[in-house]
Amino acid sequence: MPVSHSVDREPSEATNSTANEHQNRPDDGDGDRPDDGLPINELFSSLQGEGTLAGVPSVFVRTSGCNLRCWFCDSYHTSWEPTHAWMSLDEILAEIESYDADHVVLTGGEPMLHDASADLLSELDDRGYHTTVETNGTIHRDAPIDLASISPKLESSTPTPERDPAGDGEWEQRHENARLDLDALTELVETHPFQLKFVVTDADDMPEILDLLAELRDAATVPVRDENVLLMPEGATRERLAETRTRVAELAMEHGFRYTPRLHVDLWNDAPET
Ligand SMILES: C[S@@+](CC[C@H](N)C(=O)[O-])C[C@H]1O[C@@H](n2cnc3c(N)ncnc32)[C@H](O)[C@@H]1O
Ligand SMILES: Nc1nc2[nH]cc(C(=O)O)c2c(=O)[nH]1
Ligand code: SF4
Ligand SMILES: [Mg+2]
Repeated sequence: MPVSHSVDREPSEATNSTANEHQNRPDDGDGDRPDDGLPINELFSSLQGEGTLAGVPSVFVRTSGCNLRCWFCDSYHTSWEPTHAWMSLDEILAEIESYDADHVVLTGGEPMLHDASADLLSELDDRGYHTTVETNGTIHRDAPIDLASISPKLESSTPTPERDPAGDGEWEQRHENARLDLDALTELVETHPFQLKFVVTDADDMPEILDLLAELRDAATVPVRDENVLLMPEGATRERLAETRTRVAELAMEHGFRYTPRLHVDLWNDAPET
């Protein structure tokens, strides 16, 4: 099993809470937080499960909070119902350094929402870590990133009333308005080594992917090659992946894109901290 250092949670969300005022600052507005640090949902060591670095031992730092609300989000407690545990940069770095890994994956939620993500990435860069940032591609920040793992969100991610896991479609319009930002996406691919990782369910997703790639190729001053494009099956559980993966693998072959498995789901299903 992956090993983990538990992150203290709000008492109402705690499974194993050790009250610690410093780590449990609520997200209650500006000015009530330490200057440096991040809302952290979990911090653990596992194998990178997705993308071109699949299988590489990595430490995962999962920030809380997202500007989108994908109906299928496999990290519900960073988006639909965000946890508020807080860690200073020193605490995060100390936990990362306690593991024997040289790859760090910063994810969320949407990690690029937070100013301090750029500070953390600089500190990791200074220490020689390889950094991957898992991002929805709507926010660009000036930060040292070894692999921008960008997962632009398709129309099929939108939480319509029928698909809303938490309500009756209250987020539908906000999600739809925010899910694609061509300027941010262009800047991300121009400033970092990158992969584009699309969550796919079936062939209906393909026209939107092809249109977006055409727009991005027009806008960007760097090549966006088919080998930079990965199709990932939608599925937060083994059962769901069994329904989607073969169809998605065949779509990747048909279009000359790469396929990425979700190794961690195969190995540990939907267990937290994996
Ligand atoms: C939880 S997100 C966090 C990073 C960022 N917010 C994003 O969406 O890229 C991490 C990765 O999981 C993917 N993901 C989330 N839910 C999924 C699901 N049900 N099936 C397949 N991939 C999923 C996202 O597309 C993204 O590539
Ligand atoms: N093992 C493992 N690999 C991953 N790659 C990207 C992940 C993410 O949630 O961003 C993830 C994750 O949650 N677990
Ligand atoms: S953008 Fe990422 S973290 Fe946010 S809701 Fe979608 S999958 Fe979840
Ligand atoms: Mg994940």
